[in-house]
Formats: sequence, C-alpha cells, structure tokens
Amino acid sequence: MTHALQTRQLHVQLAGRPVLTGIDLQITAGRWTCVVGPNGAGKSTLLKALAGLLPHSGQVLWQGRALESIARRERALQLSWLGQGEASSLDLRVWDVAMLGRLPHQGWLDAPNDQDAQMVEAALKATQAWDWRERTLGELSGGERQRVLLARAMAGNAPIMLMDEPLANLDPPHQVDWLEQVHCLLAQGTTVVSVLHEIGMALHADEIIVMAQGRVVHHGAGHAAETHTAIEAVFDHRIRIAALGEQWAVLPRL
Ligand SMILES: Nc1ncnc2c1ncn2[C@@H]1O[C@H](COP(=O)(O)OP(=O)(O)OP(=O)(O)O)[C@@H](O)[C@H]1O
Repeated sequence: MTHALQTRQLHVQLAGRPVLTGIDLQITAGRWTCVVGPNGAGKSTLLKALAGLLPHSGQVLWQGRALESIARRERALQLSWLGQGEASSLDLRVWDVAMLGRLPHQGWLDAPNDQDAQMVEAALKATQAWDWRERTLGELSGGERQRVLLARAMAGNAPIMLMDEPLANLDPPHQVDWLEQVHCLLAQGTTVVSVLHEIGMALHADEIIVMAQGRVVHHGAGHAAETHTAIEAVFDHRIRIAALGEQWAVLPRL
C-alpha cells in the first residue's frame, strides 16, 4: 500500500506550548481521510504540518520522501491547500483567484496558457462558480467565496489535496456537491485529506483520524463501529451516531 503522507513522531509547539505530541500517521494514497475532533484538538495544526507550513520536530514524508528534500516548486505541484478563512485579496476577480491555483505550473513571468485556462474553467464550473468569474471576491457571500477557493485548489490538479473545514459557510446542497467533488477527485486518483466538523459528512470518508488534545486517539475506517465509538467518546458522548439505511445520522444526546 502506498502512503501519500506519513509522519513519524511529529511534534509541534506554538508560542512555546506543545500542540501536537508524538504523531505517527500513515495516510493512504488515492483515498479520502478525514480528521475530526473537538475545538483545539490540533486538527488544523496537523494539516498545516502535513503541508509543510509549520516548523516541527520528527518527520513528515510525502510519498516516502522527507519533506525537507522536496524543493518548494515541486511541493506546490504535489500538494494543493485550501486553508481555513483564508485572507485572499477581496479586490481580485474570481477568474484570477482560481488562476492562482495554476501558478506552480507556470514559468516565471509566463502568461497562463490554454491548458491553464481550461483547468480554471473546469474547476469554476465544478464548484458552480463560473457565472461569477468577472466579479471580485469581495462581491461574493462567504459560501460563494469558499467555492471559488475550492476551485483554486482544484485547478492546481495536484495529486494530494488538503482542505481545512471546506464546508464552512456552505449550505446543505453545496455540501453534498462538495462530497461529489471529492468523489471525482478520488476517481482521478487524488489523495484527499480534510478537517471537518460536520461529522455526518466525515463518516463518508474512507478513513477517519480522531484527535484530542494534540494526539491521534483513533485511526480507522469511516464505516467501522470502533471509529464511531471513538468519535462519540472524543465528543464526551454528547452526540450519538445512529445507522440510517446505508448512511449514519449524528444526533445530539439530550
Ligand atoms: N498561532 C498559535 N499560537 C499559539 N497557539 C496556537 C496557535 N494556533 C493554534 N494554537 C493552539 O493550538 C491548539 C490547536 O489548535 P488548532 O487550530 O490546531 O485546533 P483545531 O483542532 O483545528 O480546532 P478548531 O476545531 O477549533 O478549528 C489550540 O489550543 C490553539 O489554541
């Protein structure tokens, strides 16, 4: 089995405080892995460390290679990133924002070519953001902006895609669209890792990493009963995961 991403004894400190402690992970290539856990558990920090965006101790490996040995440009081609609440310039046109996703494919000072334009068009259409291509980001709602940023990440066409709370601000139909976009990415062989608070959506993932207090407390299949038990426990049994046909419902335990 190929591992798209691995960590060995990963530790991260922020402002002198340990935030991730001794994380050993193996993330399977071509599958969707979802990271869940309570606020402050370290999910975003883990995603950033996997992306090489944070100083850390221990090892992060991409396709078996130590992150330090991979040049910046190659990293940008290998991995796309959709961050949480990104401060993109609100004056930029939607088209230009999505085109930023093509930067790693372009030479220094080169204008975008036809292939770049085709990829951007396909990504904006996939997230139903095409009609806004001439508008600026500042003229869009939070959920609409999120769909443009998702298009930017998809336009990069990287084999690994990391997304931190991609469903934030999306209404239910667009959350379902996102799930379908993930399935399209998986069909192309992309490895997807996402942090989600929407547990009902997360349960559709192939694998789930359950975190608490800077540690991984469980890593298992999204459909496995042990995974559901671990999720309920990490949320202090305030939620219950119940089977509903071939899916699951996440219910508040009142
Ligand atoms: N820049 C920072 N400096 C210091 N501490 C930080 C910083 N960023 C995050 N932390 C702390 O690190 C811990 C983990 O934060 P992180 O954002 O990874 O959690 P999370 O699981 O993604 O939370 P949430 O679900 O609320 O988004 C928290 O206790 C947080 O307060």
